Amino acid sequence: MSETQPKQSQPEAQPETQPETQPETQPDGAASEEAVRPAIVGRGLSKVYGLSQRQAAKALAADDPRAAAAAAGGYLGAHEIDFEVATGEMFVVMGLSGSGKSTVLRMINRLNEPSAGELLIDGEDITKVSDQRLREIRNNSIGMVFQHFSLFPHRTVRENAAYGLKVRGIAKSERLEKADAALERVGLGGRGDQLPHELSGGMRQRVGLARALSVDPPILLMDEPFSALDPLIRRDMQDLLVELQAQDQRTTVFVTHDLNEAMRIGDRVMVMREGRVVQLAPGPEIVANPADDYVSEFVSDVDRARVLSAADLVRPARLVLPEDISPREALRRLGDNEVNGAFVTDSADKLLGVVTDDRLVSLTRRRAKDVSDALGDDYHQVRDSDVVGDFMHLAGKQVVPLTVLDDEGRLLGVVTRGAILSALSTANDDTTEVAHA
Ligand SMILES: Nc1ncnc2c1ncn2[C@@H]1O[C@H](COP(=O)(O)OP(=O)(O)OP(=O)(O)O)[C@@H](O)[C@H]1O
Repeated sequence: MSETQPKQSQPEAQPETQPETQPETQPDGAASEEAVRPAIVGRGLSKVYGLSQRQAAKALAADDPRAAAAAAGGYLGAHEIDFEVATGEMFVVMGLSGSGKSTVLRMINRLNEPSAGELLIDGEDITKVSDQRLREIRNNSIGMVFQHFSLFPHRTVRENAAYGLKVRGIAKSERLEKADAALERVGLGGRGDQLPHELSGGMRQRVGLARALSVDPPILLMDEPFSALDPLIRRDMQDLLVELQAQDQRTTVFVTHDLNEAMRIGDRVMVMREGRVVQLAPGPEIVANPADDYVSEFVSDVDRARVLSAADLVRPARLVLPEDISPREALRRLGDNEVNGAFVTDSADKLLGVVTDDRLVSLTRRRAKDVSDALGDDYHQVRDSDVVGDFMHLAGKQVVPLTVLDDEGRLLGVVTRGAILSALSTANDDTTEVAHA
């Protein structure tokens, strides 16, 4: 984040009582907007445990499928789940224990046979493929990481990391080479000869991750992989995953019951309750607009200051002027808009600076042709991707709104102190920090 020193003359503060607009989000928050076909599509997916396919179909056709499944001695684990995962997206499935997260995840590679619905991997409905084809898809397209990595205790870290390649029939030298490369990526380079018991819990999880990465599958399924780790190690692992994902952009479905974790790593989050989807949206949108009380309950534990970014709070600047406007005309527009300062941008919306009425007045006296002689840089600026926690201290110290730029330096708008306070209001003690900063 870059910032400049605030001085006296600044564009007039936006009134902080303006109605808050909803945060604008990227279309679906997916990593790749160009993806023509989603990597994974679930349509009308349902799972009834403990019943035959025929009994399950009957229960699902009933008015109350949950009750019907229970009456027949089964259990409705997931009901009519629809979702699409874009190629390269980190898609998180979140919910309380028993909400059906793993049920959905395991239907993606048919470890759980769906009772109804379609599951397309790269356009191919895997609920309809032969066992032989299913094996091929599992081997070539889908990797899986579990909460307990179940490493082989008597095999070295390297052999454990190479295991997925071994079962795929890759020659030994190649698989050990790939395993070493994967271990390097997860920060375990040089530990290949050790045995699992010589590693800490966090390191063992890294071996599990290396095992999945060594195969380099286009799709990775992760079932609460970090849940058994203590908070600091867990955070490290999340950071590692985010870093790897930035490099690989691998289509990943990640199950967690922790919304903070979901926010930290996910492009979008699918919130589940009692086998159904209650909300599917980018994390910040869920925090800003929880779909119901159940989601609100999760959201209340979230550190909003670390989740919401300037882009989520930005509103249009009151007055933006082109650079080639005359000082006289600029003054007229300031008057019309009842402000004493304005942003000046070039034809590509790049922010050049701010002009204020007193500087413009002195320019008109000097008969200057355009406003460029009056430009000042006396404003605080933040990047659209900066999280609120990193800039809220600036908002607390001044009355003018913060200027929000994208990474090309284009002016997106402003974030007011009021917007920050309201975004954090139902959250945590950070609110008090802004108010008193
Ligand atoms: N093999 C099974 N037979 C019967 N019921 C099952 C089976 N597997 C899961 N269930 C039930 O289906 C429901 C959803 O389970 P699932 O494991 O998908 O939930 P989850 O959200 O992943 O929970 P957790 O975080 O505890 O793993 C639970 O009530 C669970 O008891």
